[in-house]
Amino acid sequence: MIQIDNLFVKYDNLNILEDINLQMAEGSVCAVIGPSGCGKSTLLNILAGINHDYEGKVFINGMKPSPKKQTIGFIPQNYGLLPWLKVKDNIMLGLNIKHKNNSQIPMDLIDSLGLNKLLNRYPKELSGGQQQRVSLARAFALKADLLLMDEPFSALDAITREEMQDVFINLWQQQNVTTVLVTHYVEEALYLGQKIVVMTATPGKVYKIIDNPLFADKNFRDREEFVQLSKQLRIYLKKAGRENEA
Ligand SMILES: Nc1ncnc2c1ncn2[C@@H]1O[C@H](COP(=O)(O)OP(=O)(O)OP(=O)(O)O)[C@@H](O)[C@H]1O
Repeated sequence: MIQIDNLFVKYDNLNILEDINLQMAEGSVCAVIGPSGCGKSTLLNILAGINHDYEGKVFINGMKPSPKKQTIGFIPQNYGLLPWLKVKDNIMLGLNIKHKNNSQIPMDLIDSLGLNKLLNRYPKELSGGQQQRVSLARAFALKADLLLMDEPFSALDAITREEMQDVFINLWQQQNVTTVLVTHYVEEALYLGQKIVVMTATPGKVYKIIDNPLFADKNFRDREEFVQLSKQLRIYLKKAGRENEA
């Protein structure tokens, strides 16, 4: 469970995040959507235990975020693969750190992601979708307490992005890892967010929280609620973007 109470973050004496209050149940997925610069990545960095410079309470399963005490998977926008490591070593990176080089290569996961034939390649020899699969393999191999994803699919073309969203949902359904996903796409939030958090422009505050009935439904675009919820979310985003205008 993630519990955030009265979180404030400042950079150079300016409020970046203001009074964020959020609860996330264990094994849920929360999509965070909001204007550029509203502090979404800052929020992920706090949850990752990288940024400790904040006021308020942030707890992951009752403990302050710390990569030493919790297993936290992070998938950044550019996939975060190390260019000098082969695919298999990139996949093993987090596991080797967690288990001190004492881990088996997760062949089931590699099979399910179709990576078997790519294990000896370097990242630059892969397409964007393949790199994203490696990045997902690395994160899910960890069986993390918390998975953080910062616009993970935004660099992919529309069709590959949709494929990768399905891949993510399949993996999540197997592991139920608690996930916070930052996205700019309304459709992605409606497919991948069990809860959708809409943030205001800087300083970022929580504008609305939506419990999303379309979550993880592969036919979500065909459902009656889809058009209505897309419209509603776009209206919220426009209003939230204007919230802190002078
Ligand atoms: N280390 C830092 N020092 C000073 N200001 C910072 C620092 N990191 C981020 N900021 C500022 O904090 C604000 C929030 O940045 P952040 O990257 O969290 O926003 P974001 O919502 O993720 O943006 P985007 O959607 O464009 O990725 C921005 O105005 C940014 O310029």
